[in-house]
Amino acid sequence: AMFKTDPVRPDAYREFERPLPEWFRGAALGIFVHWGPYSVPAWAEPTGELGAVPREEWYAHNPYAEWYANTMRIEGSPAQMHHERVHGGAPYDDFLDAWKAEDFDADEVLAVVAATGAGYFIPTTKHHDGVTLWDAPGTDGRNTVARGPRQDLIGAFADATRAAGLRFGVYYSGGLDWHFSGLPPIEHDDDPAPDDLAYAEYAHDHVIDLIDRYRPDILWGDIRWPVAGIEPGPKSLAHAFQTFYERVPDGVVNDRWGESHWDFRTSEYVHGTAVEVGEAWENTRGIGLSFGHNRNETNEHLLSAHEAVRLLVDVVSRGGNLLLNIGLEASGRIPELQRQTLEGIGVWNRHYGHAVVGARPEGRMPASDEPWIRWTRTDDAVHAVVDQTGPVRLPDPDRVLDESTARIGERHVTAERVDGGILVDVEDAVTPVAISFRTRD
Ligand SMILES: C[C@@H]1N[C@H](CNC(=O)c2cc3ccccc3o2)[C@@H](O)[C@H](O)[C@@H]1O
Repeated sequence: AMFKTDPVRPDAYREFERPLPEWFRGAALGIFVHWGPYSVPAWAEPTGELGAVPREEWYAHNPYAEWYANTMRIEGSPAQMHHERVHGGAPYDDFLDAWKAEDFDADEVLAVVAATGAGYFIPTTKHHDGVTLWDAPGTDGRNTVARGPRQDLIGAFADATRAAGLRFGVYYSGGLDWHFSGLPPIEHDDDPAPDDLAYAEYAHDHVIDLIDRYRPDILWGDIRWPVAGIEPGPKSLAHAFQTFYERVPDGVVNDRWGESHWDFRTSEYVHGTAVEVGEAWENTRGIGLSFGHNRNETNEHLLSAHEAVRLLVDVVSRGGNLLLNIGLEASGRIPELQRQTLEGIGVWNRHYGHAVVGARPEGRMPASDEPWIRWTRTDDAVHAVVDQTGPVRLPDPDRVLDESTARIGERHVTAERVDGGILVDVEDAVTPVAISFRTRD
């Protein structure tokens, strides 16, 4: 199947196993950017979240606007009708030339990203349409240096990310490349994907080039890796991983490189129980229903800052990171509705980031979500994040807390033990609220 099955770790890849670097485990939040020729039409049906849409509807009514090149080719799809009506059925590559990135300033994007409190930033370098955002080998000018933006967008992002003090990752679509493969549009989960050696070596050379030029801290592969590239060989995936870890010893790779190797697992929108165990996992989603900018999305489709913060706290309380995506406009601007959510996350992290950055699970999951509460632990403190104000009764934590040390942010608050719990009076706070206690080991 095209989508990831549970990857196994063949012996040939065992040499790459290593402890998860603390910089990734403790990061809590990463920011993704999907940006490409698909950002020009920026059009999809806001059908619903991955996991909530029946699979038989998904492809012809794909809410992922970055899938436009596929959706527009499906006979009778609303995207095809839209493409005919608005773009006169023009070739998809016209969007590459129409993509000007006229307002793009990598430092401005990274200022918004850094203000969220994120620890890492990952732009798409090649999505499924095969267009590369740097002058990648073998692309014969079908890239953003030769056409459209006429700029090495990955280089600009890499420099701005380092200048902002964040770790830098690269997203690379290994499993799909609709231009290279020339296959008919995908309409079912198990439709074919490029698997031959020619494509595997082409993709290998891209990953090597990204490593050599941008020294990314994260290799974020997508879908899977072409089967022919998993086998040993001079341009095998193992060679690419070897090169990566040589150049970036504390680098990490995700789990979408086929049956090979991973440092951390991933889930997408839907929380994957098999994936979200321990502390080496990441949940990714758009701020809305799409990764690429979709002009049809309105407030109702987007996570508010409050909802995004609850998602972040929930994921961190269970040991993972949240990789939240921005769909940049073709101009290079952050869509206003998405910017509001990002700014709200930053406000919250300035108040309570100490409860999520560098935090671990506290070792319990609440029985229910009424009232909503999530526990995290940092070196010498335990944090109870609640989403209410007024008198709050925390269920009695297994860990011995010194309730006399209760704090909300910098402010000391009174907390008293009542039958089987701790009563805290939460006043006028930014909700959700992190109530922090010193631990008394
Ligand atoms: C970040 C998004 N990834 C999509 C491909 N998704 C997957 O390969 C996938 C989906 C998924 C769900 C649960 C666990 C693993 C999973 O892997 C890809 O199709 C989207 O356009 C977007 O780039």
